[in-house]
Amino acid sequence: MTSVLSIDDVKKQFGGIVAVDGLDLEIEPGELVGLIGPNGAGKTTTLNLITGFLTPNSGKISLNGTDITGNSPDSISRRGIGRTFQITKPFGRLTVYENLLVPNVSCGPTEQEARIDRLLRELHLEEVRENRADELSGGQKKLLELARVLMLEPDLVLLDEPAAGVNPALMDDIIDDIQRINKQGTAFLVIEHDMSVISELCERVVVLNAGRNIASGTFEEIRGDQQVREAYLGGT
Ligand SMILES: Nc1ncnc2c1ncn2[C@@H]1O[C@H](COP(=O)(O)OP(=O)(O)OP(=O)(O)O)[C@@H](O)[C@H]1O
Repeated sequence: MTSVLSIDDVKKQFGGIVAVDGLDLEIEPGELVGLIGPNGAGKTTTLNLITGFLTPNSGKISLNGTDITGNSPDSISRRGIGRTFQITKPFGRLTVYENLLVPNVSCGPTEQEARIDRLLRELHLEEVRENRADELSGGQKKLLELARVLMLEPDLVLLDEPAAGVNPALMDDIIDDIQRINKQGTAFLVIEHDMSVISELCERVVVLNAGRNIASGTFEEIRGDQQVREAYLGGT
């Protein structure tokens, strides 16, 4: 099976700082993978490399077997990688519905409306369809951002700290929503500092330290790994 994402020996330096140092990472179609590691491990840089906001110094990044290294963010998004941000950035003065008209979908208007209706229903945003986005709670803004990304029907969604700024009660619903969408076939790579969210949400967890992949497995497996305990999870 061709991996949805394949990162092969990727390196990224900022002057003398090596942020990503020979990273290897594979994500299979439909997987739900967590990406964890201490501050400065290279997680955000990895997301920026995957989405084309940064270009690696060396190595290769492939999407569904096609080399996308150095492609523009716009082309990578059109090819099937969506991304949400730690700090959500909806168009605050537009309604929830209008925000979902913004993504440049390749389908016609009937299918566009059908996707909007389905996503508003699946992500519990129907009631706030006509509300301005800046009136939403932190968790609802995260759901709107996820809906906006899903409008393009990506093969892989990168989530940057989905739990940050979200009421823990709503987080359980968001975990259910992500898992349900994942079961429909969309792969996810999730950066998250909250280990309870990672352990509940992800079937596989990859640990970065100093720009390298030091472990991969279920949360229970990586929690028992001596190298991981020393680098990151010693206190949990
Ligand atoms: N634009 C940049 N210019 C210079 N150094 C950078 C830049 N972006 C990241 N770095 C450095 O690269 C390293 C990795 O940073 P990165 O933000 O990817 O880590 P992270 O794992 O996402 O950390 P955190 O969990 O704190 O968000 C750090 O040493 C950081 O200071």
